[in-house]
Amino acid sequence: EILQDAAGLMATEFDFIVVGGGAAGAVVANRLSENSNITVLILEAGGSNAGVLNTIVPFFALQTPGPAQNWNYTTTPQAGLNGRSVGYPRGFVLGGSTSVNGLLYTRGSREDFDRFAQVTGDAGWSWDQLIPYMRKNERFTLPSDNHNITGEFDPAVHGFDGVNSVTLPGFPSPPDAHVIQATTELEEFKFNLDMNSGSQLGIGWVQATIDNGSRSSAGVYTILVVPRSAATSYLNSEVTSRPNLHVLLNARVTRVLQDAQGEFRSVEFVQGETSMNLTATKEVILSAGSIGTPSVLLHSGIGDASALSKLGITPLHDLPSVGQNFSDHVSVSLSWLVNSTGTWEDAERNATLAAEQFAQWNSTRMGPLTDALTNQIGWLRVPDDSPIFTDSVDPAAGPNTAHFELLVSNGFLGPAPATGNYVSITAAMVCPSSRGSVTLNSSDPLAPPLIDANSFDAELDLLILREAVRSVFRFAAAPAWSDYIISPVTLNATVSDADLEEFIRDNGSMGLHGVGTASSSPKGAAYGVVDPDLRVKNLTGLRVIDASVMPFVPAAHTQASAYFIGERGADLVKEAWNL
Ligand SMILES: Cc1cc2nc3c(=O)[nH]c(=O)nc-3n(C[C@H](O)[C@H](O)[C@H](O)COP(=O)(O)OP(=O)(O)OC[C@H]3O[C@@H](n4cnc5c(N)ncnc54)[C@H](O)[C@@H]3O)c2cc1C
Repeated sequence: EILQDAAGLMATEFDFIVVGGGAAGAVVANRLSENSNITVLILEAGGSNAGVLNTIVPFFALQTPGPAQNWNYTTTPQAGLNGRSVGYPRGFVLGGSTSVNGLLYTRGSREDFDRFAQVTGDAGWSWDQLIPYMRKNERFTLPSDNHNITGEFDPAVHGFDGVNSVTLPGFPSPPDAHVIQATTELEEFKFNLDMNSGSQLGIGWVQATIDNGSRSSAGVYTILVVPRSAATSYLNSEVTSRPNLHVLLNARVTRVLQDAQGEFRSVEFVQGETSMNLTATKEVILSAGSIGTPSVLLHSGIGDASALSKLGITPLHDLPSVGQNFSDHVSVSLSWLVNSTGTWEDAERNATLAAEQFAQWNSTRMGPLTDALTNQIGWLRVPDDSPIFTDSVDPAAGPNTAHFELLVSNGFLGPAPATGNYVSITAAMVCPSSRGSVTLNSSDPLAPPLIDANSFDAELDLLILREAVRSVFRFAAAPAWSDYIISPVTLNATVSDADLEEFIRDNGSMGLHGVGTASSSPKGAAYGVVDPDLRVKNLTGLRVIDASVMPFVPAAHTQASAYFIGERGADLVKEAWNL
């Protein structure tokens, strides 16, 4: 059942309490409650995603999530971004950030996961051993326009009977042909049939969590017209009608509480003005995400003991890595004036056309609103002999893993100029060496934490993004674009390195793929927050299962990895309790 009010809960004890109903939390609750003898409660701070249009129409993902579904964080002033504080949205809604994200579904490279396995000493996190979980997560479907997708993906590497729908773009956009043509012209930008095969390098068609033209999230299933495939999601009505699964919305966990035995099996949460406690007889599982999870741990007295004492929080378990090791990507976008119509600007400037596009989506799930911000993306490397690497080791997970990403968009990103049609190419640095933190500046558990991405603390990150923009210039100069691109709007390719670096510092924004704040490390290590089986180090009763456990951010948008962590995490719990 899904409850709005704690008064409806028929019990005060559950086998498992899952804090947060986002990507990983929804998976864990679904898988654990497959066993009808096990009771599971999700406490989710936000409300339901059911019927919330902005969380359903893929194209609306281009806008910042609405305030009602967003934790609305901003970072601390970032020295590397010329002192700017930048937005850090997180989903405050069932499905978590999967209900508000950009829908792109990218697994990362084989080497990303093999590094995860290597640095934690647990082969279970390697690419090969995660493949069954990738398949359990994925239900590859046809795009909404039913076009022939041969040559746009490799069916051999996908799951077709998992839970989340993953598909290819469902509406052709004017840049498509130019991007694909450019991959045949320039050696640097080779076509990759399927970037989710483990070999990610190259440019290819994007895959996204869309089902018949609507968002496929970890939350409840919200398709409003009859879907063509089996409608599934981790918290669809079939799952939430299990008598042993309870989902309480608007329930914000403030602390995990220690019992007389020193175990952490109870949670304190607030709903409206009321504070309540509930107990898990087996485990509390924190799935509150890379910002929420360290916040709850720190308020519970689990973290750096001296920092907690200074704030007036009684330290109960000294674990200095909590909230540290925060890693994220950084991106900038460039735009060009193009010789085309059919770009986003047409509908932005014409309310009648926008209404027609919405009506088309609403009645048929077809048309331009069925896709989000890009139809093609690329994963690329700065050449190994580049002078930027003279004093550094390669920060990527391996030689077949990207340093940066390119995304091609069919319009101006942000408010468009009054006239003209545009194409944008976003460059993102995806192998950060900088490490930031999520810390507290108040003992009030309802106060927002301090999110310090520490962007460009390592200069190499800035240099990689600079080289990524240089690569964007080369891509935009491919013959394939010559009859399409008219002139640069943002920057000219002749810009000096110094001016380009300044542009990046002035305009860079966060990738919103933050990880690492409850990082896993080998069992017995003096650093890290969780063991490779995701139990909080040297504690009983408490586990973390979400994106925060990743020691490195993969060269990927992170929802896929959060789902895999949820799937494997659920199996680790089942194993531990013989379920
Ligand atoms: C705007 C945006 C765009 C993005 N675009 C993409 C993209 O295109 N592709 C991609 O792969 N990834 C994208 N991401 C990232 C991706 O969505 C996340 O990496 C992924 O959802 C993380 O999963 P998670 O389970 O760790 O956390 P989340 O999915 O964020 O779930 C955490 C849940 O915990 C809840 N919670 C937090 N604190 C508490 C508390 N104290 N009590 C109770 N509940 C709590 C939250 O409300 C939320 O529901 C984007 C993220 C954002 C915000």
